[in-house]
Amino acid sequence: MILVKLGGSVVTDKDTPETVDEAALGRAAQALAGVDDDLVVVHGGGSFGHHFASEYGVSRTVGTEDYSEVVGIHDAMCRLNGAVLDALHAEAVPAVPVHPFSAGFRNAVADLVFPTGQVRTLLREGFVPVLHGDAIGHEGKGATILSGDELVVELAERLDARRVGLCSAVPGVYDDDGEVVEHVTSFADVAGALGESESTDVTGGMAAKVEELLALDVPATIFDLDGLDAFVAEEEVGTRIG
Ligand SMILES: Nc1ncnc2c1ncn2[C@@H]1O[C@H](COP(=O)(O)OP(=O)(O)OP(=O)(O)O)[C@@H](O)[C@H]1O
Ligand SMILES: C=C(C)CCOP(=O)(O)O
Repeated sequence: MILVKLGGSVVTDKDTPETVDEAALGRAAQALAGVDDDLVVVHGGGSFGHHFASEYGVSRTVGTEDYSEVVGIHDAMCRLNGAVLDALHAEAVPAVPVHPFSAGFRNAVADLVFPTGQVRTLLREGFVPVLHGDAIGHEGKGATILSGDELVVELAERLDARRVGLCSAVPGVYDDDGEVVEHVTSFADVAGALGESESTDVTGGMAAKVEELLALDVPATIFDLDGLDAFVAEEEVGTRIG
């Protein structure tokens, strides 16, 4: 199984609320139509989820008990999910939605509990499940944000992904001189250069991404939209993490 995350910074205009970058999303869908294996797609929040989460002051650790805020974040993510599904359908990819808010939760020690039988079954039945960052019920905190990157780590491990790719707005992880690093094996290697996202992002940008991916057993690759075809063709591209 191949797991690909489409960064919110790729498929949306992250600086204009609720704006899909149709051209970029179309290109991504076209590239994904070339995957010759089981495929799971996860997408990030971009100018949909992050816009609302930031307005309400909700993050992965700060929750909200206000139902209208939870629904506001979740609905925005469902709207973006609909756009991603439409783009994949236009390329004849049998994409179906899986909304994490209705599938999992965080327990009292903030661990993610996310049953994967639903995704596994959809894969076996020949579908391409499309998940996304979301609001998620959190014991003792109302609801917090689940990032697409956390989902990638969880699904890659539990579903035994063969390859994991993160398509982001940058061609890979930059070092202090702005050069793309080929291979990151420890957080310390690049900690100095790692920062948050330049746009509204409540889940920590590149630093959080690298930290989470390093915990994965299977190596993950970070690349940009220009690199997605190469990743699908199983060529070396961007930065390998782990
Ligand atoms: N050393 C670095 N190398 C590469 N990008 C970096 C670095 N430090 C900070 N960044 C920022 O991290 C951003 C990527 O993280 P971001 O969370 O925005 O990506 P995404 O996953 O595509 O979006 P989303 O979280 O909406 O899904 C880059 O656009 C860049 O601005
Ligand atoms: C902000 C929300 C709702 C999702 C965040 O997911 P990410 O963009 O993958 O970090």
